[in-house]
Amino acid sequence: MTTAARGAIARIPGSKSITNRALLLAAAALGPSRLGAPLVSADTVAFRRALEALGVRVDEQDGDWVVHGTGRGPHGRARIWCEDAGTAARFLPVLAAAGFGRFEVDGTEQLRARPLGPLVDALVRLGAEVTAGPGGRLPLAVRTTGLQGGEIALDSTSSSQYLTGLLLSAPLMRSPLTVHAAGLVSRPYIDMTVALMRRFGADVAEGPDGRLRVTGDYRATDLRIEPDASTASYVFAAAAVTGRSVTVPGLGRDSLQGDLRFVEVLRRAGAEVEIGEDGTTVTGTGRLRGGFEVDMGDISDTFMTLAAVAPLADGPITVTGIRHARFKESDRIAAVAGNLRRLGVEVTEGPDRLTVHPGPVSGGLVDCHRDHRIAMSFSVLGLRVPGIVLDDPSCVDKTFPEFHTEFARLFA
Ligand SMILES: O=C(O)C1=C[C@@H](OP(=O)(O)O)[C@@H](O)[C@H](O)C1
Ligand SMILES: C=C(OP(=O)(O)O)C(=O)O
Repeated sequence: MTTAARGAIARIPGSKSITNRALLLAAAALGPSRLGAPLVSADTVAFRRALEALGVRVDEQDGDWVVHGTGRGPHGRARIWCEDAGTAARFLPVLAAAGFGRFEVDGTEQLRARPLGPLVDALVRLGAEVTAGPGGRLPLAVRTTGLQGGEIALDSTSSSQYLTGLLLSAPLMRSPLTVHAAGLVSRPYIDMTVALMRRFGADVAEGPDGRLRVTGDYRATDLRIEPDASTASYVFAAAAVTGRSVTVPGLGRDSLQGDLRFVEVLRRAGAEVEIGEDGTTVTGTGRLRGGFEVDMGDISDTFMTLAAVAPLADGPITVTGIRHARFKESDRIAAVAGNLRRLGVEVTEGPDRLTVHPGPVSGGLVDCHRDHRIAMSFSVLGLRVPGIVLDDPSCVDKTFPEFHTEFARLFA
């Protein structure tokens, strides 16, 4: 790698977002695709099992996953269990509806509470019969003879995942799909979707008005999966607040993941950052510079990483543009603010923002809300504040089952 590895080398597992996109793309292509170094965690195992329930064979070979794609949507009847995975609940109903038969889609109470209405509306307009649970959410019953394609508008203000779901399965529809996504949040995830669709042989053209038009078909493709940039945010922030140096190999300037831009926020807070061709290193000073406002709307999975350590800074830190973070595993603005206040920190909250004020932090119990990112973010604060205890440490299994072991190895 070109970035000089200084200090510790972190072992960060594969990207959840790339693993689950690649699983679907490989399933929709005809023939075997080998996915190298996939993430193995609750979200990706649920996604894989759901594809298997839809008739796609997935084999394991030396830690890689070989997906035997069918080149079409599923046929028959199946029940898909999405567990807690937003990506499964937003991507798989479209794949199912692009097939032929009857499919049920469900998940945990946590997932049932998350919005899905814009996707359900889109599937109905594309020709599927869909019965949804209360508020247009899970559970779904889908009855279908395939999806038409054509041109549709999509409310994308609460999540970008509906758009990704529609784009990924568009090559299986009868005619080319054009989507006009209104109020799109989390744009870097759409860039990731488009890049991966192109890797698998389809094309996506963006019109001057932002409309996305999908053409072409998928072909089986081998893909090596990058380490997860959102997961890497915890070790980068930990380096910043402990004055250590941490390198994540395999996450470099060509990364498909917008969340790598979190390191730019750490740079603003005073850390030294090197993004190389094939790795990124953050070197901290042990102090955080505050007194700034930052829009983290494009990288909202990482705002809690910053907010949890923000009381250690020398001035207030305001994060804006994160209204959609209220619709994730928890209402993340409320969850971060509530936990920080319980530890004695002053926090002001708006509908789409929060400000964390500097000051002493006491130990105490953190309510994880069964949200992996709350657990991992407050673990970073715990490196500097004794007595921080998580009420539910195992919720990290959603994306990083080995988190506590790896974190202890790096920072003990
Ligand atoms: O497409 C994806 O893989 C994701 C998109 C983002 O969700 P929203 O588009 O709902 O913000 C992100 O928070 C999530 O962890 C993964
Ligand atoms: C929001 C997240 O997950 P998802 O929407 O994929 O469930 C996340 O991992 O932070």
